[in-house]
Amino acid sequence: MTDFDGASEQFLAWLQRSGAILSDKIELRDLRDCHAGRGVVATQDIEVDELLFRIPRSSVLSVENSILSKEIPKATFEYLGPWLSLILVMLYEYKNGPSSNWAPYFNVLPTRFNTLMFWEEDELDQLQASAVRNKIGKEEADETFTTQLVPVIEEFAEIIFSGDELAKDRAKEMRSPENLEFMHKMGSLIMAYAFDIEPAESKKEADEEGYVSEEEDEALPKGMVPMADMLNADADRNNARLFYEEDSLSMKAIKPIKAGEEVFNDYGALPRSDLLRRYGYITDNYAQYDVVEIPLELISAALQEENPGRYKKRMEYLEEQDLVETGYDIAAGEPFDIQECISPELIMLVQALLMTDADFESMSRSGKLPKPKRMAARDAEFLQRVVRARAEQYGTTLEEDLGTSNAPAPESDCFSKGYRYAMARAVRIGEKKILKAAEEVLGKLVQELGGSNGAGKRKISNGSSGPGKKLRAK
Ligand SMILES: C[S@@+](CC[C@H](N)C(=O)[O-])C[C@H]1O[C@@H](n2cnc3c(N)ncnc32)[C@H](O)[C@@H]1O
Repeated sequence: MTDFDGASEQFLAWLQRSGAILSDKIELRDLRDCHAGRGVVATQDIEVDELLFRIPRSSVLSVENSILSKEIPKATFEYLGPWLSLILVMLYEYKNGPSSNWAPYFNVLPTRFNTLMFWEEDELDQLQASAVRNKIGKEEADETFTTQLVPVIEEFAEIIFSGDELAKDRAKEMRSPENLEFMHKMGSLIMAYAFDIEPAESKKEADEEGYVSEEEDEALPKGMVPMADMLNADADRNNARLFYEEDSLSMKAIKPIKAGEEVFNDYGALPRSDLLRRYGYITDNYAQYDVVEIPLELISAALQEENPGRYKKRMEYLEEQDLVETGYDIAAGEPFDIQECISPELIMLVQALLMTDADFESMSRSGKLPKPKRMAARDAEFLQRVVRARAEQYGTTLEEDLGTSNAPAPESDCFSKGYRYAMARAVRIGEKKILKAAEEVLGKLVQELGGSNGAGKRKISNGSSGPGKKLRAK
C-alpha cells in the first residue's frame, strides 16, 4: 500500500472512531491521475436524499473545538476574526503533531498548492493583463500576519508552544519567511477547504421574508470539515450538499448518483481566473463563467482625452449614485448579448459620461440614472474603443495565443511550470475571447445605429425584461 492510500485509510478509520457514519456506497479515491488529488466516488447507485456521510460537530477543526479556545481569551479571537482565528488554531494543532486530535486529518491535507499565491513571477506573467493578478493579495496577507497574527502568537507563546522552554523564541521565529509561508499554506487550505459553519441553532435574525443579511452570513465561523472537504467540485455536475444538523453535519445526495460517478460539491459559478486563484485548478466547463474586468482607469483615460472638465463633475454625481467601482465585468455569453454580458453599471456609467450637458443636467436634477437598455451609438462606439484598448493590455493577441500551444503532456506534474503556463494561457484566452465577442457585437450595434454622429438610440432587447444576467461579485 502506498503512503497516499495508507493516509486515506488511517483518516477514514480515525473518522469512524470519532463517531462519523460513512455510507458503504462511496469510497475515497486516489484521483491524482486526473490531477484532482483525492475525491469521493460512488461504488453503487445512490438515490436522491441518501446519506453519504455524517460527521459529528466535535470532529470539525474549528476554534470552538480546539483547546486553544479555552486557553486564549474570546476577545482575542474576536479581534483576529474568523479567518486569522482559524489559521492560529490550525497552526497550533499542526505544530502539535501526532498529539493533535486532528493528526490523521492533517495527513490527508495537501502541503503543496497550485493557487496563484504560490506561483513564481514568470508563471504569473503568463496571465498577462488578467485582473486576477491584482487580487492575489500576498503582500497584504504578509502584512496581516506580521501585524496581527504574530503579535498574538508572541503574547500567548507559553500556551501555543506549551512545554517548550524556548516558547518565546519560537514565537519570534514566526516572522521568518518559512513561517509566513506556512501561514499562507494554512490560509490557502482554509480558502479551498473550509466551510462557513452554521450553528446548531441559528442565532441569525431573519427579516420579514425570512432572508438573512449577507453581513450576518459572513460572520459565520469557519471550520475544516473532514471528509466533506474531500469532495471535488463541479458547478454543473454538483450532486451533493452539506446539511447542518444539531450535533452533526450530513452530506447527502441532491441528485441520483450512478455507481462509478464522482460525488461533487459546488464552489459556485466562478470564472476560471478565480478558480485558479482560490482552488489552483481549472476545467473547460467553467469557461462559461469567465469574465474580463474593465478597469475604471481605462474608461477615465479614454474620457480624459475628450473632455476632462466635464468628466470630473459627472463622476462626483455618479459616485453619489454608487455607480463608480474600480472595475466592471464583461461576462462570457453564447451568443454574446450586450444586456446579458456587459455589466449594466458599466453601460450606465458610459451613458452618463457621454450624454449632452443638457441631458445630464436634467437627469441629475431628478436624481436619476440612464437606462442601460437605451444605448446611443456614441456609447456603443466608446465602449467598443475601451474594449479594444483593454485587449491591447494583454501581451499577445488572441490569434497569437490560439496559434501557439503550450499544452503540457497529459502525464505532466500539475505543479510544473508547463502545467501552470497552460492553465494561465487558458485563462487569458477566455478573457480575450470575451473581449473579441464584445467588440464585434458593439461594432454591429454602432452600424445599426448609424455611427456615432447619428443621434440614433435604440432599445437593446434580448426579450427579457430583467436587468440582465447578474454579474458575479468579485
Ligand atoms: C476541497 S478540496 C477537494 C479534495 C482534494 N481533491 C484533495 O485531494 O484534498 C479542493 C481542492 O481539490 C482540487 N479540486 C477540486 N475540484 C476539482 C476538480 N473538479 N478538478 C480538479 N481538481 C479539483 C483543487 O486542488 C482544490 O483546491
